[in-house]
Amino acid sequence: MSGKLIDGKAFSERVRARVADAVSGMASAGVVPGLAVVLVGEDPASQVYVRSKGKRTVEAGMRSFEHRLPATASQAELLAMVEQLNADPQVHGILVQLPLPSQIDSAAVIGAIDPAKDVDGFHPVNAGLLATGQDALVPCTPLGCLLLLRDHLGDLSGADAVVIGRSNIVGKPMAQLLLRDSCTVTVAHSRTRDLAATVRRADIVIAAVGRPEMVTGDWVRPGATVIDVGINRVPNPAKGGDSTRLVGDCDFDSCAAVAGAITPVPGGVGPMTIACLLANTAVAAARAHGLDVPEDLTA
Ligand SMILES: Nc1nc2c(c(=O)[nH]1)N[C@@H](CN(C=O)c1ccc(C(=O)N[C@@H](CCC(=O)O)C(=O)O)cc1)CN2
Repeated sequence: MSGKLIDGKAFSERVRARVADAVSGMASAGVVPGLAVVLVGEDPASQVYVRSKGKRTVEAGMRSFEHRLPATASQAELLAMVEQLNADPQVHGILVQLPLPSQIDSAAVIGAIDPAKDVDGFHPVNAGLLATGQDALVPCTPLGCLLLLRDHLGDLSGADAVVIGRSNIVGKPMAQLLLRDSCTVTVAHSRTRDLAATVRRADIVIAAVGRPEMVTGDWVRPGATVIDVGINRVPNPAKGGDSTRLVGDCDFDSCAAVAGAITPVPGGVGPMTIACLLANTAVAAARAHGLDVPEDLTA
């Protein structure tokens, strides 16, 4: 590869160390941040992520509360659990692991979380605060991408950024964050005409479209910075049987040959998502108790 590898795993360790510092600083005020994670059902990937969140929360010196509901749980049961967590003073952050089973309306559940405890940053109040340039809890994956970009490029102002994907969880908040850092932002998606030509104009490419290896090297402007948000499990014929491997939304080898820098999958954006979740929990706890919000943990 000719492009530089952006090591999200190493950077996420530094972010988690900063969170742990901030958390130990809060102890003198008698504050221990607490994160509650709710898992509905038994999706294997979600179980792995929830376990990892609990482990990292405790490592950072915070309290971890894990709640599980069966895959058959009703929306009313989940809403009752959210209400209970909203009222719990030991809980500063609430995260309901997505995706939820089909009988549950995700938007209704997200909308029931107290915005001050919404460490996913998905509540419409936080989305609105972000869009209007006010202090918000910012979705963890786009926040992680922004921190990686700033660390790699420094000042982003004036850069042409293309975000591929318009989800509420990644694409839209990512575009808002890049705008806030004075980038010129294009949000592209599956219906964008000549997507390759649009991407080729970009200094910064954020691929968050959920299609394995869709972005190829001929789409990338030489020297561009490529952030691959995709986490797709695909068959691995090289190993045979039922074996699988993880790939991003970018075809790594061809993109890396052209890009100035690129995140790998795994080991790029994924680990930053959990590090930023811990950062948001520390920020939510500081705000709840009127403590100084650690500046290096916010966007
Ligand atoms: N409520 C939420 N649900 C989901 C979110 C979210 O931010 N909030 N994001 C994803 C899943 N996710 C966290 O929940 C997540 C995904 C991936 C990783 C990660 O570290 N991935 C590793 C690879 C792991 C593997 O081997 O499978 C990597 O990329 O290096 C962390 C968190 C959907 N749900």
